[in-house]
Amino acid sequence: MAAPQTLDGWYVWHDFRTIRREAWKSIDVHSAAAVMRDFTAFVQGELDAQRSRLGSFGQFVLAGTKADLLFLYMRPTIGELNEAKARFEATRFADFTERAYSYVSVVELGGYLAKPGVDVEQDEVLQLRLKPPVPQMRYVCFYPMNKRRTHPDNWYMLDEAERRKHLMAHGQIGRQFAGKVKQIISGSVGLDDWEWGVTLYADDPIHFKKLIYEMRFDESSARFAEFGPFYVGEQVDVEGLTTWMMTLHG
Ligand code: VOV
Repeated sequence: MAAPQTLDGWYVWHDFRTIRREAWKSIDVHSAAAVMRDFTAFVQGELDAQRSRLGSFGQFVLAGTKADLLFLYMRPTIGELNEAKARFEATRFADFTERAYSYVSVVELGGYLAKPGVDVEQDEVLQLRLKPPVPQMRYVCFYPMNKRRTHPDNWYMLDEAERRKHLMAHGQIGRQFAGKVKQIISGSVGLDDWEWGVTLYADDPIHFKKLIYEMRFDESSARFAEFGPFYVGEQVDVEGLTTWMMTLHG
C-alpha cells in the first residue's frame, strides 16, 4: 500500500518552558524588570519575522503545572528553528527557565481531499495554510497524537478509500467549528515521538473541549486515535508576559 501524498510547509517547534522560581525571585525587582525589557527585543525580532512572512511566532502562558510558558516558532528550515533557539537561549530571560517539553514537526496538509491540478506555489490559500501565522486568537491547545497500529484497528492497513471516508467525516465535524476553532496539523513521523502535533486556537477555550469531545465519537478518533499530553494556555503579548512574570516575581 502506498503512503498518501502530503503537502509539507514550515517546520514547527513548540518550546515549553517552566520558570525557575527560586532563581527568578532571588533577583531584585529592578533586575527582573531589566530582564523583561531585554527579552522584549527578542520577541519584537520574532514578531518582525512573522510580519515579514519569514516565519511565525507566538507566546502563551499555560494553565496548570505541566509547564508555565509555550513559545511557538515556525520557519522554512530546521536550521532557522535552531537559530531562533540560539537567540532565545542568548537572552537573560532564558536563564530563568528550564525545559518542560518540546515538539518538532512540520505543517502538513493531507492529500485525501486535495483538488487535482492545483499549483501549490501559486495558490495563496494553500500557501497560507502551509505557512500559517499565529492567529490573534486568545487561547491555544496543543497535543501530540498517533493513529493506532494495532489489530484490528490498524489505520495503516486500511485501504485509501476507507481512510478518506473517515477523514471526510472528521472534516465535517471540524467544519461545524468554523470561525470558533482554527487547527494546524503538523506531521512528525521521523521528527518527534508522535505522528502528529495538533495545535488549536480559539477565543473561548470551551470550544476546544466541545470540538475534541465531538471528535471522540467519530470513528477516526474513537477507533484509531491515541493522544499524548494536552497543554492549554492563553496568548500574551510582550506586556502580558511581563505582567505575568512580575506577578510571579512578587
Ligand atoms: C477545526 C477543526 C478541524 C477541521 C476542520 C479538520 C479538518 C481535517 C481534514 C479535512 C482533514 C483531511 C485532510 C486531507 O487529508 O486532505 C484532516 C486531517 C487530520 N486531522 Fe483534522 N480537522 C480539525 C480538527 C482536528 C483535531 C481536533 C484533530 C485531533 C484529533 C482528535 O480527535 O482530537 C485533528 C487531527 C487530524 C489529523 C491527525 C489529520 C491527518 C490524518 C491523516 O491520516 O493524514 N484534526 N482534518
